[in-house]
Amino acid sequence: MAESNGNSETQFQIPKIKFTKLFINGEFVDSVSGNTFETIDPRNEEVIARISEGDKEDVDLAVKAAREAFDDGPWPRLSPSERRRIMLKFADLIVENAEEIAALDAMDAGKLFAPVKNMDIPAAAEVIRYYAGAADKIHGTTLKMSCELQGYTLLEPIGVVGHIIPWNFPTQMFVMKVGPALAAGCTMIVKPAEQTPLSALYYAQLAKQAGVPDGVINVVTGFGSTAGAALCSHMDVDKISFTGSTEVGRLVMQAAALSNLKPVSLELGGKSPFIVFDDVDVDKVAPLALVGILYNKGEICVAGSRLFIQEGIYDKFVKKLEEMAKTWVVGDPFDPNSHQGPQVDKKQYERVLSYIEHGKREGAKLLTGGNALDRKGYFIEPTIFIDVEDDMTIAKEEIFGPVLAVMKFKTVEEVIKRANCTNYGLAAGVMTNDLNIANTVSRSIRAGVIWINCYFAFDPDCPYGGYKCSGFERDLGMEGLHKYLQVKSVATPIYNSPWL
Ligand SMILES: NC(=O)C1=CN([C@@H]2O[C@H](COP(=O)(O)OP(=O)(O)OC[C@H]3O[C@@H](n4cnc5c(N)ncnc54)[C@H](OP(=O)(O)O)[C@@H]3O)[C@@H](O)[C@H]2O)C=CC1
Ligand SMILES: CCCCCC/C=C/C(=O)O
Repeated sequence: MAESNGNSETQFQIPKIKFTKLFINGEFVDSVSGNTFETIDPRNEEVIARISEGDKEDVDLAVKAAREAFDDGPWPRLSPSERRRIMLKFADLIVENAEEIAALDAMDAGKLFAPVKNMDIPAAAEVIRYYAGAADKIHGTTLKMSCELQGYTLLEPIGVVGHIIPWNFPTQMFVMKVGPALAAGCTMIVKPAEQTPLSALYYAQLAKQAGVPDGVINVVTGFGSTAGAALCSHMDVDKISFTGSTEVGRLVMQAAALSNLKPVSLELGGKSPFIVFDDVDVDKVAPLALVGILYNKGEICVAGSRLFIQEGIYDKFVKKLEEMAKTWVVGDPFDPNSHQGPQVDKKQYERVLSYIEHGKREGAKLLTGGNALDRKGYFIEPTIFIDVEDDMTIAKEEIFGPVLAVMKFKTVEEVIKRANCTNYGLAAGVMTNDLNIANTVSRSIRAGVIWINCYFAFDPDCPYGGYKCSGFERDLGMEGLHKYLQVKSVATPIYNSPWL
């Protein structure tokens, strides 16, 4: 591993933080309690800003605004083409402000500034455009009734949606949840993670500038156990769309069940297998495997955190991983030379380091890394454990950090069994030139997303989400839109029709 100490401030002027209050009914407002909380820069552990701390009373106000905007406001009643026009304007504004938003996510979440500015934010605008394009293509079906009835379905917006989002992709999470809900004609309350409130507030005002009416998008910053919980148990919220830990996903479902039985969608954790067969070109696939775990410092639910390598290329592959990890640069996310910034906060940093200690204690062999960087901020070395056993903690639990568990396998049947031996089922990578193996493995793995000879192949049209304890329902694609719609069946008698 190499360390960057580039002076980022000379390369980019950090913007002033403009928005720190709750966004309710089209206005930035203080929380009812007047309380605030600190958002911390993981590069240096310093306070970036104090943010209004919303709790139950603020959630009540935000839900009231969203309820009125849904029941009586213009958004659900606008022509779909008008909704599309406003959403396209919103997407343009996102791109125009990419540099400032990227800086907010880099400061708040420790994400790499340049790729966020040049790729993630334009891609986020594309997600909004994708759903803008869907707004006027939402329609039900004509039914083939079995007697003299005419029947059809209508797809209606589900109503007021609560989006609870995590800190690892503040921008992508915002657009993946808000984009389809807007296209469907819903109104909403977004509860960003306490670690990363800045860009969500920025997006809310851009949406207003684009013409999204007041009350349609509300943002309540604050804590999960108060603001998030209040949203989940609110009687006037019609749907919760949640991304985060499996543990909190359970609480979300419980709260929904105990209140108004609102439907929930859950996108939760993972322990995804990245499977490499003997026939691949090691020089091509090893970089992909490394990025599969180190991208976004391992803070991604679909990280390829269990690397299964077939025995014939195991030694060569491991050697290549080691060489590459040595040139991987950890440092300031504003430094263009950095490949990896700091973990999001102290809690995650300590959590990842404690998993590394588990790995060492349980006898996995440390190939690279294994330590924090000796500097301020939450920086951790890219850490690769080899000869890992399936029952070791680092092979079973989601670490959400730059820690890879490498395992050897012999046969197709064996690796399918071992890859499926997890409570999670989010994603998997299958690397082979053998079409039959690719087909067999991709159909056998119990996960919501399979990438063959690629990894992190996200696309607005490609739904993603989990099997098993990784959750249910999907983000992105048309499935990501349909979760904000409900089906109404309409039937009426017909008389003297020439046919049914
Ligand atoms: N699937 C994914 O993409 C993610 C998975 N994770 C996994 O979860 C682990 C822990 O991360 P953590 O930040 O604690 O994740 P959480 O699941 O706690 O946080 C996700 C979101 O849920 C909110 N939340 C927390 N408690 C409640 C509640 N009782 N009711 C409603 N909302 C709530 C959080 O609010 P707040 O942050 O303000 O408390 C945040 O907005 C990670 O190490 C990783 O393994 C984490 C993030 C994303
Ligand atoms: C269109 C790009 C979407 C990227 C989303 C990545 C999120 C992963 C996660 O849930 O951790």
